[in-house]
Parts: sequence; structure tokens; C-alpha cells
Amino acid sequence: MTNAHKIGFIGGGNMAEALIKGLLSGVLPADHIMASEPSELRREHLIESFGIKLADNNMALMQECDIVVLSIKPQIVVEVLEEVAGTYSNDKLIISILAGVTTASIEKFFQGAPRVVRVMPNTPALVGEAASAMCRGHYASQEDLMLVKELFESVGKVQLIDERQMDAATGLSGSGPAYIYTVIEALADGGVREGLRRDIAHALAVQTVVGAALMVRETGEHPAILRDQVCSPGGTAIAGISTLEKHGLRTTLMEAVSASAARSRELGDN
Ligand SMILES: NC(=O)C1=CN([C@@H]2O[C@H](COP(=O)(O)OP(=O)(O)OC[C@H]3O[C@@H](n4cnc5c(N)ncnc54)[C@H](O)[C@@H]3O)[C@@H](O)[C@H]2O)C=CC1
Ligand SMILES: O=C(O)[C@@H]1CCC=N1
Repeated sequence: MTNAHKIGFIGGGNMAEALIKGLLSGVLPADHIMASEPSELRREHLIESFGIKLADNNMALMQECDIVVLSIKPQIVVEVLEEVAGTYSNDKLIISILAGVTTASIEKFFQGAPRVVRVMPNTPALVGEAASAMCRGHYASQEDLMLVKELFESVGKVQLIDERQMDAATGLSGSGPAYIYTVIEALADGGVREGLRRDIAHALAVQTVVGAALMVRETGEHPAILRDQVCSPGGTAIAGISTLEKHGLRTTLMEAVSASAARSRELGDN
């Protein structure tokens, strides 16, 4: 399917890079991927690392690609959409990965019935393990939605959701890798505090998080059941869990998701 398409990224930053790397190792050859990016340093990096073509500017990219991914910061979306709106035609599909920005607020920049699909991916796309949530705009077809779903399935797992839930997904999975990296760092710190060498503590922390996540995914068991299997009566794990509960880990994580979702809503208001 996607081999018939040319995909262009407006903004070649962190998230675009994760998607480009993931797409290259999956469904798309380098000559089907483009980016437009003002930073000379980033342009060189993208050419050298991935062999993709860099457009001279955003309008040139819009003209050359039939799938255009908006991967700039939400704060400059108005400026960029005003710039490229004139080069849009209805045979092009726009994918927005911008936090907070609604499909309706993108559609209003274009004439006619612009086809917009909104996706909230995350950076593990780089290793083919993205968690992406997506929804379609007013004029995108079911076929458009399925095409984008297939594209993002090539870099991880996809959930179709209602647009009203996109800020929640941004708070959970879009931003979530940052929480888990912090958890990994903190677990390793705990190991170092207990006398482990830093590199060993880091390796044990990473593999523990990978292993626990795979247990949940591959056994299909509820996390509480898997946790109970670790906690021996009167043992070590329940002593650790008791400390996590005392310091409110669950509420802290829930509030982190809500704070991030609230920020996503704020970004959409600008
Ligand atoms: N970083 C993440 O984990 C995730 C980011 N997103 C969304 O992806 C988008 C991009 O985020 P990041 O990649 O993290 O940001 P970033 O700052 O790494 O990338 C943005 C890129 O846009 C370029 N740029 C600036 N002005 C431009 C212009 N006028 N035209 C074209 N390119 C321009 C910048 O030079 C930069 O390389 C944001 O809207 C964010 O909400 C979504 C999911 C996860
Ligand atoms: O921090 C941000 O705004 C972006 C969106 C989701 C993850 N990172």
C-alpha cells in the first residue's frame, strides 16, 4: 500500500526522526520519505542517517508528497499552515501529530474538504514499539483512516479513539515514555544506593521494565495478578510495594497523566 505513496514530514525533529527510522525499517524505502526542516544541523543529520530527501521548504514538500505529516511544534502551527495552505489539493492526506491541536482547527486553513487524520504517536516508534492513538477529521474517509492506521502499525501498536479523547492519550502514551525513563533512572539510583555498580544497576532496571511490560502484554493477565505473583507473604516485594503505596505512586502517576492532558488542551487553545 504505502509504496505507492510519498510521505513528507514538515518538521524533522525528534518525533519525525523516530517515525522515519521506524518506517524505513518497516514498510518504506528512503526515496518515498521526505522532510522539510529549517535547521541546517538537523537537515544534515537526516540526510546522513537515513538517506532521505530534504525539501527546500514546506511548500515544495507539500507539492511533492501525497501524505504530509505535520511534525512541527503546536506553537508554530498557524504560521506553517498559512504558508502551505495554497499548495494543498484534495488528493493529499494530512496527518497531524501535534499535541492538543484539533483536526477542525487544521481543516479551517484549507479550501474545500481537506483530508486530515490526527495521530498521537510516541518516540518508541524508533524501535518499532510506538503506542499511537488516532482519529479522523471531518473530511477524511474511512479508507484514509485505515491507510494511516497501517502506516503507524508499521512502527508499533495503534488504538482508534474519539477525538475528544486525544488529550487523554497525549497525557498517557504520548508523554508516557518520559515518565517511564524517569522510573528507570530512579530504579537504577535505588540499586546504586544499595551498593550496585551504576552500569549493572542501569542494565537491571531496563530489563526489569522491559520484562514486566512484556509479561503484561504477552500473558494478558491483569497487572495486579502479576504483581501478586512477585509478592511472597512476608517477603521483599511487598515491603517495596508498601513504600510505593505510602508515598502515593499511583496518584502521582494519575496526576501526571492529567497534568499532561491539561497542557495538551492548553496547547490546542492557542
Ligand atoms: N517528542 C515526542 O515524544 C512527541 C511529540 N509529538 C508532537 O510532535 C511534534 C514535534 O515534536 P518534536 O519532534 O518533539 O519537536 P522538535 O522540536 O524535536 O521538532 C520540531 C522540528 O520542527 C522544525 N521547525 C521549526 N520551525 C519550522 C518550520 N517553520 N517549518 C518546518 N520545520 C520547522 C525544528 O527545527 C525542529 O527540528 C509536536 O507537535 C509534538 O506535540 C507527538 C507525540 C510525541
Ligand atoms: O511534550 C510534548 O509536548 C510532546 C507531546 C507528547 C510528548 N511530547
